[in-house]
Amino acid sequence: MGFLGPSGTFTEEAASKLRGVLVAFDSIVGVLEAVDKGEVDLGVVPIENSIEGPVGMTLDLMVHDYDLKIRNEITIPISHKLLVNPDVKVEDVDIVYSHIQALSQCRKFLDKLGVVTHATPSTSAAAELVSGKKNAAAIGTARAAQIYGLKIAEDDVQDYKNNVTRFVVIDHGDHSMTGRDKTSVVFSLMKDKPGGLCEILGEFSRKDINLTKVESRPSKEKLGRYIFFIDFEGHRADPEIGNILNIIKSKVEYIKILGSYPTEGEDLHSFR
Ligand SMILES: O=C(O)C(=O)C[C@]1(C(=O)O)C=C[C@@H](O)C=C1
Repeated sequence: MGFLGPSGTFTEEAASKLRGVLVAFDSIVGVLEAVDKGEVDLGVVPIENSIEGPVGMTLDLMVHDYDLKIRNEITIPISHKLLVNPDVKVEDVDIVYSHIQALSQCRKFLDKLGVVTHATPSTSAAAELVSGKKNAAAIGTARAAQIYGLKIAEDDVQDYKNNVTRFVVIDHGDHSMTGRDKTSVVFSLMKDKPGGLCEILGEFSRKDINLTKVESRPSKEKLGRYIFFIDFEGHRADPEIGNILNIIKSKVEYIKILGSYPTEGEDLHSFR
């Protein structure tokens, strides 16, 4: 199972909830590429965070670059630690390294600290970089502190206490129906008109189907054109959901089903 590494990331913590041998990759694209090529069976990547919102890289790659599916979701609490070398004091730190998502989740804390920040490919890559450096700190996990010989100078440095990140397990196909499932789709509207989005979402409300996420991202074609990501309760193999998806297909310009998978906590270990 591929994950965003090196060892000591939050993604590794999420992936370790599943059975399987873990293989670290330096980037989200590296994980998806390895799944696509069959170098690993599955990949685990972050998709959204409760403070900072979407992990744009994952969403963009799933829409534009790969035809892979979500087969599970895993949500874990995220407690960020300020990590320094054992002989370094927080007052001496003038540069903090971390993943852009982590830096964004700790913005107020970093402002108060009055430091320069530098983005790295992951939180553990930051910890590795800081190891042996004076005047530098990383934001990352307790496990990264252990692995890279750092100490936790400050705990829980995220700006809001209830911080969670949702990860997805990526495969060539999605999960079979369990009875407690979610489906993720992305679509774009035929044209920009009053009530266009409402018409699509109305298909779900008419059948009393709960949406668990609605998000828009730039289409990357031109300013003001968006693609919409929605997650809803139900499996695409359920005939009622299939009907709704068929109706929607006839009304949108583009639609891609990103996968149906068990709602968190259900069937995390049943991969086939
Ligand atoms: O760098 C890491 O430790 C990661 O696993 C990535 C990641 C992310 O991209 O959202 C995962 C969880 C946290 O939200 C911060 C960083």
